[in-house]
Amino acid sequence: MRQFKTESKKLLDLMINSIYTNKEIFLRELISNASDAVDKLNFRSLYDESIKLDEGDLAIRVAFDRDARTITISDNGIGMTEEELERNLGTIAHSGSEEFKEANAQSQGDAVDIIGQFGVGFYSAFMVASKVRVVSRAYGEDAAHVWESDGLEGYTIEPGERASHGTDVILTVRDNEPGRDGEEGESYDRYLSEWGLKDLIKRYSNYVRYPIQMMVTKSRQKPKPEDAGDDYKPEYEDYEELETINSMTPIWKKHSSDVSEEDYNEFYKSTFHDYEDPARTISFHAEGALEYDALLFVPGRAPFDLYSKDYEKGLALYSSNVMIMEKCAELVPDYYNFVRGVVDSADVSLNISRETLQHDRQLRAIARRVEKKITSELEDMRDNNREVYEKFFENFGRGIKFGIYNSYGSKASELGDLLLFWSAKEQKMVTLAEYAKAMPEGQKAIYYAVGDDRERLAKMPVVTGVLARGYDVLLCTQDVDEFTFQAMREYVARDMPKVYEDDAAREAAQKAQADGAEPEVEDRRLELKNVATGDLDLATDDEKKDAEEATKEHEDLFGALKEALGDKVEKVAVSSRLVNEGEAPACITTEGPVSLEMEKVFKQGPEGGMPGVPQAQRVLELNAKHPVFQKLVAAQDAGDSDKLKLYAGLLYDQALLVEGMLPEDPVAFAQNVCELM
Ligand SMILES: Nc1ncnc2c1ncn2[C@@H]1O[C@H](COP(=O)(O)OP(=O)(O)OP(=O)(O)O)[C@@H](O)[C@H]1O
Repeated sequence: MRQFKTESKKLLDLMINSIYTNKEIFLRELISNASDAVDKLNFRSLYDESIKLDEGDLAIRVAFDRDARTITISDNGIGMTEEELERNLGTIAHSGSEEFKEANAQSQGDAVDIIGQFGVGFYSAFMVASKVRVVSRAYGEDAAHVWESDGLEGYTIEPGERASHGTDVILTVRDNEPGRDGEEGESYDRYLSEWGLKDLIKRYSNYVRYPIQMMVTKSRQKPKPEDAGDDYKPEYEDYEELETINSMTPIWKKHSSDVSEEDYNEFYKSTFHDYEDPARTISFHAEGALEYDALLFVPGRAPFDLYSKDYEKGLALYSSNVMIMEKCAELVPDYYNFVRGVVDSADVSLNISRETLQHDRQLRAIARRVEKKITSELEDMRDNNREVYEKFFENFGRGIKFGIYNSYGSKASELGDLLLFWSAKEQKMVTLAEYAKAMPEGQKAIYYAVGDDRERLAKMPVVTGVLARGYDVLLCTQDVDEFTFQAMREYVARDMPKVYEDDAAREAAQKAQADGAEPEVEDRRLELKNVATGDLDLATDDEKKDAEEATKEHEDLFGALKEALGDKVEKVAVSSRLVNEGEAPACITTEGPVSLEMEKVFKQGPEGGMPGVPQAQRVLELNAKHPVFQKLVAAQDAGDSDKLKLYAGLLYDQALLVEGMLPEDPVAFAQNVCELM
């Protein structure tokens, strides 16, 4: 007996002891494998002329034997060689076993999660079967092989017989389990019935493109005997007939009004191995110069490997009913990599290869339309189904931000309005347009703050200072946020109330409005500003004057503080952000393109420790109205340079702490605090 690989064994344990309520999905998984196998053969026949297939013969059969307690799923697809049986059914073939181990550890054996994440396919058979036998003959081979296992320790592979290419999967269905402790038992008998199997096929596999056939028992009236008397009662007899159970028309070819939401959801879940319904289903059909059908889904949750390098984006590409490619990456841009679905177009050449894909004009045109459609559907979701959209954004927003960043901002006008950020004022997620609409008159920029914790950000002096002036601040906690804003540089807010330069124009407009004219609107360019960098230009004329005077008056003091802090700061200056006695005594801001948060991201990056990593140019800003400032002035006046040095270090370190960074020398900081006490 051959042993299962460790990870496979774990998965099998999960399957066998599964309390997964959806055990019935085993059939859809096996049928989907059968359909894939037929697809593969069909596709191979396109370029291998020696393969002669009659499309009409391609089918999947389901049969059962109540007495022997077996269900058989057969296909006449590509089949498997001995090696393939070993490789495909002895290990978790499709998903890296490392990832499985990780997910298994994290979910601590939660079957639902594992099954959902991995779409465990073939192994799901063991949820209902005590033994699984696979008889397979690969196309072009003379010999067949039999793989068999009870799903516990291992499996055997032996020579076997099969009339032609294809695979039979034969399940020995478990005995019914009685309920225990008031819990309901498990009835497996229902899978050993015509109606039970038909129901499962219709529910889960209705749109499989190949006929799923089953022998069904039907009843018909016997012919009336010629000598029947007047009191003849019609007699009936049972007979058997091979029936195609599924509808077969690909679901994407149907009009959305003819398909129920449930059917779409089932199709999505079975095809893309998700256990949650999609957040959005997008079905569209193009006619004219370029014809195609597309059925796209926005998943309800992010797949576990979305941000790993192994994640493969792409839509399934069909042409004339043949699947050409399972994941055609060229059909979706990276920032919509989460979209799953199918594009079917007879206009795409069947012989398209990976190399020619990118240059295929038809395909590029379809991709452009697909992208536009996704964008407009997301916009619709944002406007009409906000709750769902916010969940969507939580799942996939990061990718969209990367889209803007990676395009150096050239995608900003298309994607910018899909972004959501946390508004400190509104205490909820807002779009940039909503931010702009809520701005008080006179606000010229969109303000944001970056850090890793929303609550901490909300308390930062640089944030509270802007909020105190009545301006909202977007609190951003993703590493990509600031890079995205920098790539965007500005946001163009549409339909903003027009600002009139001169009084005469304003008065004329007011008069026109009083006479019933619509208020005039205009597009406004709003700079995106980090509240902790550069000059925010928020100070009033009086405040500016005060700051200038304080700067002049205490020139020596600032010089001495700068000297005390050395290279840590670029300069020490009077703050135009902190202008009230009640505000913080000091804060650290930056000048130039690199902010403190960006510096952090760079440091954590691959070149983090190397020389030349971009550094933030720090400025220690002092609140000239704060009592602490008077202490500094006093120390300076008294010529107490030791004290001044101590104060400078402390102010700098505590400002760092407030901004979520550790003082460069925590021990010195602690000592300084003690000395002060
Ligand atoms: N009926 C079949 N005919 C030919 N090959 C099969 C058949 N069933 C399974 N296989 C092979 O076994 C492999 C493993 O099947 P399994 O259902 O576990 O995973 P999968 O189909 O690759 O992944 P998923 O089910 O998540 O899409 C398949 O990839 C396929 O190569």
